[in-house]
Amino acid sequence: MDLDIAIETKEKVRNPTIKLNKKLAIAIAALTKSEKKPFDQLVTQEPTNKLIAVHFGVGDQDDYDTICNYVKQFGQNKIMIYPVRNYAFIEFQNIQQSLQLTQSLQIFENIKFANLKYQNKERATMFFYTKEQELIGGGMCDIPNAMRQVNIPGLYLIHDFITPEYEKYILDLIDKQEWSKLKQRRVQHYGYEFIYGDNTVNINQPADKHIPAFLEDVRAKVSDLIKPQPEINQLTVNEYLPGMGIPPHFDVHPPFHEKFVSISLLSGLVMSFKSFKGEEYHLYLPPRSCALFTGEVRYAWFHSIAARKIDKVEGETHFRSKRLSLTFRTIRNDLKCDCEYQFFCESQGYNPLTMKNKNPLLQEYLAKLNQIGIIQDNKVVPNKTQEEIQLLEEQQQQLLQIPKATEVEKKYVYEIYDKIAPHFSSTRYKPWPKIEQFLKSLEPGSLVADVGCGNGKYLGSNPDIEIVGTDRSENLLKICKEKSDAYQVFSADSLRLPLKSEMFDAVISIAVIHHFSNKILRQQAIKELLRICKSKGLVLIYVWAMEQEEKTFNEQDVFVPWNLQFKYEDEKVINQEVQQQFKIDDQKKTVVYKRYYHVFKQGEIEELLSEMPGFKIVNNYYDHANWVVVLQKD
Ligand SMILES: O=C(O)CCC(=O)C(=O)O
Ligand SMILES: [Fe+2]
Ligand SMILES: [Zn+2]
Repeated sequence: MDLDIAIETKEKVRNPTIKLNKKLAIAIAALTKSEKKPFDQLVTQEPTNKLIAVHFGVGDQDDYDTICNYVKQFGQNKIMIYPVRNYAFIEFQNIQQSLQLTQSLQIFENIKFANLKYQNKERATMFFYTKEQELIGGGMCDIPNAMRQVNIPGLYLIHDFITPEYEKYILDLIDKQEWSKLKQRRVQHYGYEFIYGDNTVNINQPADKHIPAFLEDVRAKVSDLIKPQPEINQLTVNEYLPGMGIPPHFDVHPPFHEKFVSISLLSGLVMSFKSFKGEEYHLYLPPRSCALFTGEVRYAWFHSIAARKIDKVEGETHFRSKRLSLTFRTIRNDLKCDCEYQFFCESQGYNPLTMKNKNPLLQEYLAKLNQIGIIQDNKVVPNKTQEEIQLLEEQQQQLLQIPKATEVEKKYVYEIYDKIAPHFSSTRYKPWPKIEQFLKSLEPGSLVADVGCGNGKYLGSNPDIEIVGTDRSENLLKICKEKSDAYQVFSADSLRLPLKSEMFDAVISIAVIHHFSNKILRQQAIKELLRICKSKGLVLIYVWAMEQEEKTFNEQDVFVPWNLQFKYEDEKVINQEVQQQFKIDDQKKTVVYKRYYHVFKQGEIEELLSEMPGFKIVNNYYDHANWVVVLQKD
């Protein structure tokens, strides 16, 4: 880290943890209010593939394209950007991509910024979040610029198919009918019951529910439109709230006749179309319009509605509101279809469930949809080599395998330290000289990470260097901040540090690695220390030794009691009003908590390291009942 950046950092970063929490609280409050959903359960410390990005929206004066293009560098993603707000939701395909984005922006606030051009880069802050369905309101990163008119074979858009008065009249009546709830939308079916999953109807079983009489005018009008096809005898009503859509599909051939229509009520929105040749169109369906599907578009094009809240139409932004669609179809008498689009035809070998047909043309079509290749001269030409595809798959696989903390760390390390933080801190005030010596030996202006900084005992050891501390325990972090407002600390998982690679001149890990309960986790934690360290930078690691003068361990995996003095404990625990798995020692006036340790045998840390690449051991020694190694990164 350059000296000038380090100085800048000192100027700007006063209280990042608190600032982050405040921003998060504001973001959550805003989200909860605007989305009418509780968002407080959503945020997580564990990295996920999903991010809430605050100060990263068009409300902060950045435009969609700038934001989308920046995010796109890190991988394919879905992004939901609100028109007037200052936050966005981003969902990547994997954790690595989201981590890389956070790492590019947020070394906790202001330390380092990549080549961001947009205005509020310095304030952008990212939070990981969990739940699956929350991005329903999202859309693809590139919101396509839809047209009011497109040339798709067989598709006709009829404007003002019904009058505003008729629309109003039928809307009230439709809303009073009985709705069925799908996962994403509400629907009504008339004439025949729709069988989702099979995307069909039972042609031998007309439903009791007939198309309502108040829709007879519009049904008759559509029947006229589709002549000589037999009259409309089936209706589906779909309700789309802003942010809802329908995935790409084409309506199965039998049991439906060729022609069908979709009438839009209330809000307009954009419907997308894709052909087997790879053509793609986005058409704005205005309110009260009727889209008529015939021939090629009906039989062989996918149609879909992206799950967005906004559409772009000929350069203008369109905010969606509630839309109802009326899809009128005619059910056939038999399941035969003799269309010329055989490779999409269920009655000609196509299986709509598996989306497979032995016909090679369909394979090409699907290949195109899967974007593994492009179609040239009616053949798929892959746009990635076999090796590239394999590499991608391997990378994906590896990422999925970044190990996670087990119940042991959660219960006997993370929870315990958070619990005993003030008491623990009161007993840990004296820095160990050799560690201070190490920090003092670093060049002025060095940037150092103290991963697992605890109560921040070393954060002030050398005023000429810049130290940032991370810990899992919020309560220990609080203590750091109480000690000095200038301490730069934030909460992080040592197994996946939200820090950019190759950033730090030195990294220290004091009494951390011995808290992981298996070798894979210990190695992963060390991998992370090395990753964030610059080439030629130093990594100092302290782990508790099995060989000690005062204590004898019979085993390497041990639970070490912590006698928490009553004055630090909740009265309810002391009086045993709440159920506890901890022992209460009435004589010593303590509650006994257990901390997990893996104590290292002599030579064990070196052995662990011998299986890992990218550094050499430049020093090792024994200090304060700890085995110590100093690594220099290659
Ligand atoms: O809502 C629409 O306009 C289309 C509905 C649709 O595609 C379907 O139900 O198959
Ligand atoms: Fe459809
Ligand atoms: Zn067919």
